[in-house]
Amino acid sequence: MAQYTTVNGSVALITIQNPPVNALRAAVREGLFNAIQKASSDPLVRSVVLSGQNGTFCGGADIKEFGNVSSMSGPLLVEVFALMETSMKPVVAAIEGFALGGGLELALACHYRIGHSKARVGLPEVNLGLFPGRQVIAGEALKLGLLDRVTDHNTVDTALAFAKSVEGKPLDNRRLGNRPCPPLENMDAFFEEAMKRVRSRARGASAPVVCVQAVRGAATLPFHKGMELEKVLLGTLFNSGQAQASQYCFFAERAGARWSMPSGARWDTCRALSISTAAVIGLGTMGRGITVALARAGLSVVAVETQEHQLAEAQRVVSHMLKGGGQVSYSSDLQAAAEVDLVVEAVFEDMALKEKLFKLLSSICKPGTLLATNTSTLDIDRLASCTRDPQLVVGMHFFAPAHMMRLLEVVYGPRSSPEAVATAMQLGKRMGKVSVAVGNCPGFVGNRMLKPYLEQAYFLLEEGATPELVDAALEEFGFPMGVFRMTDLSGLDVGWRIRKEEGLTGPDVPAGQPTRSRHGHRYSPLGDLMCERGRYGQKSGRGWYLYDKPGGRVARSDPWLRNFLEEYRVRNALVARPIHRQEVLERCLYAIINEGFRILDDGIAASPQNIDAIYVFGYGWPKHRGGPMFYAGQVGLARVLEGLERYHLAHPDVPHLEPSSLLRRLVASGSPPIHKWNQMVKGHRSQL
Ligand SMILES: CCCCCCC/C=C/C(=O)SCCNC(=O)CCNC(=O)[C@H](O)C(C)(C)COP(=O)(O)OP(=O)(O)OC[C@H]1O[C@@H](n2cnc3c(N)ncnc32)[C@H](O)[C@@H]1OP(=O)(O)O
Repeated sequence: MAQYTTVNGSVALITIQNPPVNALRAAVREGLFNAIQKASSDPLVRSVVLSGQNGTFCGGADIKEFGNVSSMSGPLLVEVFALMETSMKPVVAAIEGFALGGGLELALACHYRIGHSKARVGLPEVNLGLFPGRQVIAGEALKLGLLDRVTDHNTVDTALAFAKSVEGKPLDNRRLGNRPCPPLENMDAFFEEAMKRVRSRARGASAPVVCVQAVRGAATLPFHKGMELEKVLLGTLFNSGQAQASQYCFFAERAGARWSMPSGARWDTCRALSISTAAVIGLGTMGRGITVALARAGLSVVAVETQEHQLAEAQRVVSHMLKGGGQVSYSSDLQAAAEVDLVVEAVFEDMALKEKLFKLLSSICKPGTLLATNTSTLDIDRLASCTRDPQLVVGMHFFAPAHMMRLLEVVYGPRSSPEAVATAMQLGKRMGKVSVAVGNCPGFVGNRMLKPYLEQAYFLLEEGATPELVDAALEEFGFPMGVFRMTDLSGLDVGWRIRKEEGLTGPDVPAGQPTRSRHGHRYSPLGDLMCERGRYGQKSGRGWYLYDKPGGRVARSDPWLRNFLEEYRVRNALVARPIHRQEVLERCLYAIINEGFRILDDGIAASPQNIDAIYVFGYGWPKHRGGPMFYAGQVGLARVLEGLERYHLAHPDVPHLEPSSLLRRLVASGSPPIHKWNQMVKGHRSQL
């Protein structure tokens, strides 16, 4: 766990050994403690170098231990730090790879720190519901005073030579605990301003706010008092629901990589195809972002757009985004895709258009080309059936802006081969995405769950709510944007087009259909009516809110909308009633959760973790709430079930509010913890 050797006669070299990231689990802490003691008591040793195995200093405390603090053994981290800092022999940290969280604290307990120029250091625990904040690379760390020296050479060798050179030198001013924090002018005003800013950005997350309190304590109190305060504050966070949710997200983010298909094919048994060239077809907003994401991942990309003016504009925008990096060529001819390894289709969400395109691509592209569609809802299998090799067709559903959003839904149809899925998943990894493999159904996972969410939001407007009221409740919950601000941003016409495709609105709706009902179920035409009036959201300068100009970003309440809703209610004999924030949250969130349970039961998602990763990384679900499925567990499955039953009773014509059979089965079996839910799924697949 901590290897001990002596080098150059007088330097003890301690190497942390706990792959893959040298996390500080109990055995490592114990090993470090013993090694420092050994170095201190060996009269031949005059200095110490601390390093990590395999080019990795340390990824911090072992997050897997956090769920089970009471059974934790071995010395505490602070005890290891104290032993190191008070050592009478200089201790030099040799930082390669990364020193994060407790790993950086370990380095800070050393008397000197030498970092490789590519090393990253930081305290990212805020992402785990603990404090503090961001990561920096070695050069910046040097400027900040976190490192004493940066090297491009072998870091351990440099540190060994350095340790030798400081043997016998005084250490008092090298101990960080002895160094005063330089005073700031207007300290109080500074921290009050910082607190105000952090609170407004934290969207209900406690860790960033508590972090400011801890930093204030560190800056204003004597060292030991600051440490005491930090211990108390950390205690308030450590066992909080928010910390549990954030730590769950850490593992959910990585769980998608261990994908499986109902056929039994899985991540560790399938080989990905080799991909070095790609074509992106259709250069609207999505196509441009996808081009950038693929080029940044090192692929040579040909970007194809048949409309010349759109092609020229895309070339300008993509070149600007890539800033000279990346290999991209442009063409208005589909033949340019003939020799590529991968095609990503990103044209309009129109089945007939996509079918035609897939047929063409299938005849143009060389055998073995992977054909991917960026559709957000349409049937992958129907597209596959237009091609020569349906096993080489998958969905790669990116999220706007595609070069920035972390999520990639990789959609497999019944005929997609495991190799095709493995290839898309590996590409996702190359692009730095959180990739999740999901089955084929309308909307896949993310948009299938979005549908009941939007539906509830529209129904709430019909019943008396305003977009402002609904959005405020959701933003207070932690979403970066409420549902109406979000649809204004993405464009109301997107959903309108999909509803037309589904025959819910537009010319295909049979004459005489009631305005607020489809197939015997409640339907709200509000979104359609808005689009018929040209209110597409930000792009048209007006949607659920008013913007100063088309493309404007600042949303204002619109008196027109209030009148429009009032007239709509009168026309449809609806009586507005006061709606409470709690009802907004329960109806919107429980509707999402309920669909999540159905998706799990249908085998469309392989685990609740996968669903949660999709919602956190693609739909703005707040990380400190852990994703919809985790949140359901925190609220209590019985309470979610009771809420759905109550709302379904009040709205029997809304099938999305009818509790899913999996939720009922889970509650009947005593609401097991989330990692056991898969055992209750129809045709249960293993939890990997
Ligand atoms: C009990 C009281 C203690 C109180 C102490 C409080 C003070 C200290 C707190 C902390 O130190 S909290 C931890 C802070 N560290 C982090 O937040 C770093 C988290 N890890 C990462 O950011 C990345 O993993 C990485 C270190 C940058 C490496 O990235 P890379 O892409 O190379 O690999 P990954 O796929 O992310 O990880 C590989 C593998 O390792 C697991 N893992 C990573 N970090 C930890 C960790 N700190 N503890 C336990 N496990 C960790 C990760 O889950 C992957 O595992 P698998 O999914 O492959 O099984």
